[in-house]
Amino acid sequence: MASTEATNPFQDPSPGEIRAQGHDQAALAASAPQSTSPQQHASTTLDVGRNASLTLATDSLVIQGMNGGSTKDKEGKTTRSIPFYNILWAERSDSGDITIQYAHTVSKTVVRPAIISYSIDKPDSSAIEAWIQSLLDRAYGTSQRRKRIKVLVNPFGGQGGAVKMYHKHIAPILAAARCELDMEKTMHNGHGIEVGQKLDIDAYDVVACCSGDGIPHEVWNGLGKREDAARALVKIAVTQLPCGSGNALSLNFNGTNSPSLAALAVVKGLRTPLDLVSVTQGDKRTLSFLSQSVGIVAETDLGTENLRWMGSTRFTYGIVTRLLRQSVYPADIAVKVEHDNKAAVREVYRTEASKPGPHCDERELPPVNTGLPALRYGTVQDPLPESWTLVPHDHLGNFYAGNLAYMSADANFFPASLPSDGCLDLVRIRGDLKRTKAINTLLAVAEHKFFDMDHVDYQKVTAYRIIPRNQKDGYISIDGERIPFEPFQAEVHCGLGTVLSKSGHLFEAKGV
Ligand SMILES: Nc1ncnc2c1ncn2[C@@H]1O[C@H](COP(=O)(O)OP(=O)(O)OP(=O)(O)O)[C@@H](O)[C@H]1O
Repeated sequence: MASTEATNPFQDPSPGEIRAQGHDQAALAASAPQSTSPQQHASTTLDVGRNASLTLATDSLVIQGMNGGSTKDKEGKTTRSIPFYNILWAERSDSGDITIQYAHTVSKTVVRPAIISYSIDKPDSSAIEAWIQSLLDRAYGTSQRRKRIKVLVNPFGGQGGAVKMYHKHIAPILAAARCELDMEKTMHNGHGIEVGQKLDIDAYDVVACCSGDGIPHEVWNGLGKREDAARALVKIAVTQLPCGSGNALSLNFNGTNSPSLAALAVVKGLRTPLDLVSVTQGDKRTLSFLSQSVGIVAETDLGTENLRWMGSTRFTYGIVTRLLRQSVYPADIAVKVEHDNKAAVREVYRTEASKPGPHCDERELPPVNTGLPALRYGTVQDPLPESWTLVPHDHLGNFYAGNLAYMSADANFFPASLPSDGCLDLVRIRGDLKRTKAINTLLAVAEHKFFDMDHVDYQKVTAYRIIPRNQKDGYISIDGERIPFEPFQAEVHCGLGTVLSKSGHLFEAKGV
């Protein structure tokens, strides 16, 4: 085996090496404890076995003297390193051995739990315990250890492989990190609502959905139906372990579509407030976490079920055919705008993005008897709020309000969005654009040029009402679910819900 000479085995691998292993060290740095705990005074190097040592370097655990290491130093000792982000657990066994479990990178998209174990020659209990605590401090930062997770698996999510994915790729990572798991399969449509409604919120920290975006939508709506809704929505973090056809929640917060990498992100995730949106239609109030769309996106998403056999090409095919047809979806729209131009929107994004991640979730737990917040602008059935004006949009092609950045893997539609700025990002585009311009607009999303296009209207808003006109029927999508083709109103509740994220305050998407 070819080996390179390591200059100093206790120095961290270069950033390139860490990236090659597919981990987000920036996230860990952001979550590292700021204060110096007593354990941090413990020695950073632990001698284990004969001629072997474990050292806590800046970003990783450096193991020297272990067979199979990737590099050799001048004395011929092998060394390797494991990023702290990948460390899942460490403890001493009854026999005195030290055991470290970590997520081993198998490929760019797969990590699997692995174990290293050493016997200690001269066990000095307190020093070893302190070293283990120090390793776990670095591995978890301010992220909660041993999260208590209600896992919901939708056996019919995506291509129907969620149960297998859970057992093969997800559960082993969560278990190795000593999370407490309570798994349940969803048995019918709406089961996630029931789980959210009945959940013992003191017994769990997280609901993790092995599904698409449909189950998280249901769980948030279930939590929202409770008498203690406000408390439940803050107390319980809702996360996604991507097993569906649409996995936006995981893409935005775990930064991945891969079930095992997402499991690792959940293990290390930081509690993060997320804005939720009340949508009223008729006398119904629904919570939305992802998006609301009317026009081309809604129709493409919901009106192409007959093309499911195409897989993800279905969306591209559906949208291109409609762009070529120059479809318009007339509507009257009233908007409560907070930032009406792109320069202001960009400024809001950059101000937040330049801040360090928060040390912890700073919200107070609402009292037990607090339900959902009152609606500041009433419902769609109330008279239009005084300061609002309904504006006819006769040539509307796309009305798209986003609460997260990625809508799907290649579609960072709302690059300026922030998890808890109290705003929805609202995009409006005419439907009668020249065909080449329309296609270029679509391509611009994947190329990250969409936001700056002149004909893309992009604002930050806190509420709106939309009334479709001159169409017998059509599609309205709330988080990818179809609702009746009737007027609706939406308003944002700042930081009402909770997720787990890598940074504590941003999406894992390129911003503006
Ligand atoms: N056992 C079940 N039988 C039928 N439907 C179910 C079952 N469990 C969950 N569902 C429903 O499946 C729907 C889709 O779920 P999910 O988001 O997990 O998958 P998806 O593949 O991304 O979905 P889709 O592409 O159909 O939106 C949800 O509306 C949910 O209520």
